[in-house]
Amino acid sequence: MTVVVEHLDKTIFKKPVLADISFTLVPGEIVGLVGRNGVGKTTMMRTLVDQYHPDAGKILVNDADLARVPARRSDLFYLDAEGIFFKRWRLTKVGQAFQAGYPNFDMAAYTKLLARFNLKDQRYGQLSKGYQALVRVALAIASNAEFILFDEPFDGLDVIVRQQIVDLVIDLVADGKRGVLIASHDLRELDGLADRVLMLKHETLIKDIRLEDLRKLASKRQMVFSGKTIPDVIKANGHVLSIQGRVAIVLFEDYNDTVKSEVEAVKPVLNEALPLQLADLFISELKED
Ligand SMILES: Nc1ncnc2c1ncn2[C@@H]1O[C@H](COP(=O)(O)OP(=O)(O)OP(=O)(O)O)[C@@H](O)[C@H]1O
Repeated sequence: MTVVVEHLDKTIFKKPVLADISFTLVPGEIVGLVGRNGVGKTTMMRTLVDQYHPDAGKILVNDADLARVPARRSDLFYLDAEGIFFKRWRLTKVGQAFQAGYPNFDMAAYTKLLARFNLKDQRYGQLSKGYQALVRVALAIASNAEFILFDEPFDGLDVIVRQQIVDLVIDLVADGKRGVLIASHDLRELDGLADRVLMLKHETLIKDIRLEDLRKLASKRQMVFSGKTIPDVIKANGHVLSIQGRVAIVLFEDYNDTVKSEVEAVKPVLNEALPLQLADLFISELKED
């Protein structure tokens, strides 16, 4: 029960989009695929389901090479929001179409989810953007595919609908049988949701990190110094996220005992820990070069 991506390359119209990408997805984990707009997140998802053929590398779904065993594609669920073929269809017909494509599709679960969102048998294209997103999530869950790929599932949704989707995604992996990959350009959306983050930059995967490990090491601190400038030891060990008046917000990726004592040695007037957000942890990678 794994998706193993090995040395994947994808070039589109002579432009390398993905180069030498390797990672593994396992059930029970919510993995965020992050990176700036246009970095290749959607291309990654399309390539994972063989909608785009890789130029090099392999995708092994439960040990089977997707290029050689196309039947394994139904172990992955990906619904490209740009290529929705069922805009004019009523929701029951949409469910029936997916039942034909996914051998374990659970029509009763789909109907129950639609009822939970107060959706009747409307035409998909006549629903608001948020309700369309809920229908796509209902299809993903009902598909019973082992791995669900969501591309920007929270785009343009209000906080209530967003929370409904978050709860459903957490439920989806709770029994440890299914894995989720969520592409997002906005790290705030993955806060409190992702267990692991894959970060794409310049065609490559620059990070593959378990957030629990990262949070154990990192510290975001509010600091004031007696002098007019920020001491060099702070800049050497941390990233200054912002300065307002005399208050600097500094992120230390590894606030270990050595760093702590070096920081204390410059005698900050104020040195307080602040809550750490996911976006803080990736700030240096997200900044323009
Ligand atoms: N079908 C296509 N035709 C032409 N260019 C494409 C195609 N698919 C992807 N690309 C190019 O590949 C690059 C990556 O695009 P992609 O949509 O995968 O990025 P993304 O990270 O999902 O972006 P966003 O966060 O804006 O959705 C872009 O330069 C895009 O123009």
